[in-house]
Amino acid sequence: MTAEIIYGSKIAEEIREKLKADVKELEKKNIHPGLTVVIVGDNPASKSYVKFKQRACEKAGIRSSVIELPEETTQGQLLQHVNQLNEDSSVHGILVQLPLPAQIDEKVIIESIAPEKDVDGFHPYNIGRLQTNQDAFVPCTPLGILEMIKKSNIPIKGKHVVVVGRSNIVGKPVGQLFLNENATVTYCHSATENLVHITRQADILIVAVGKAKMIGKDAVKEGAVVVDVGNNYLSDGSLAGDVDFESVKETASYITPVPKGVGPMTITMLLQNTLKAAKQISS
Ligand SMILES: Nc1nc2c(c(=O)[nH]1)N[C@@H](CN(C=O)c1ccc(C(=O)N[C@@H](CCC(=O)O)C(=O)O)cc1)CN2
Repeated sequence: MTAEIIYGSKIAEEIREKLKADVKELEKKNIHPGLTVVIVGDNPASKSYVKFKQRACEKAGIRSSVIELPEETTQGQLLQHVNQLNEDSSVHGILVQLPLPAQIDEKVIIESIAPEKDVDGFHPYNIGRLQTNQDAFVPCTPLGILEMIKKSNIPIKGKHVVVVGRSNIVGKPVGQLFLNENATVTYCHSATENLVHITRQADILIVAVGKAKMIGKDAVKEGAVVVDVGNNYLSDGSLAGDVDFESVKETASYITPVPKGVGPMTITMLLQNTLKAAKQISS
């Protein structure tokens, strides 16, 4: 079997066209969606992700601004910036790019963002609402993955979804999201025994661990759907996913590539969440 490749980049393009039209409609009602991204420090990958976000906003007609703060910024200083953005009625979405430098407690910062402007969906208020299956801002990568699966007409209900990784921004919420879609969900992580035994039971395997090519052909059931969330920069400057694409594509029925898979969907869901925030705040 050779897998069909799910290009998130293509699906993202279609959704972005629709979002662009939605922005025009909102503008007619005098609503001007606006996103502010805060980045602390000089992490090169973070800087390029922020650029992608700015560019995507610009193309969709969404106002965006970036607050760049030095590596040595204190938690108190960052909190002051977030508080100002919470108060600013022209800002509908606030995003603090992660990771943050060690002196800043990520959880404190996330909790300081007004839940109605939390377009990343990381605030405990939004996480709790996702967990109780209520309307919420859903984290962008998990939302993008669900969208890719739905747009590819892959059934979810009753299927066994195995998530490898338990981060707050991808692993945990993506499992919850698929549970809300009536999948049977198993989480695997660094302490999981017999990992391959479990991943081989997956109908849909979602890998978000940040280890290049960690999942090989032996870890995947024939005909499984494989979603690769990894963005690992190798020493030669190339980019690799968490899945060994070349070998796994011979076993899977569907597979997402890296690049052009999940990444572009993450950015697209950020635009979608920003429009949602603008509509809700302005209504
Ligand atoms: N506040 C947040 N911080 C982080 C998030 C997040 O959702 N919110 N997610 C990741 C990084 N991320 C977005 O911020 C992100 C990662 C990768 C991509 C992407 O489009 N990747 C491309 C390849 C990139 C390249 O060629 O260099 C792809 O996969 O095609 C977008 C967004 C951590 N931090």
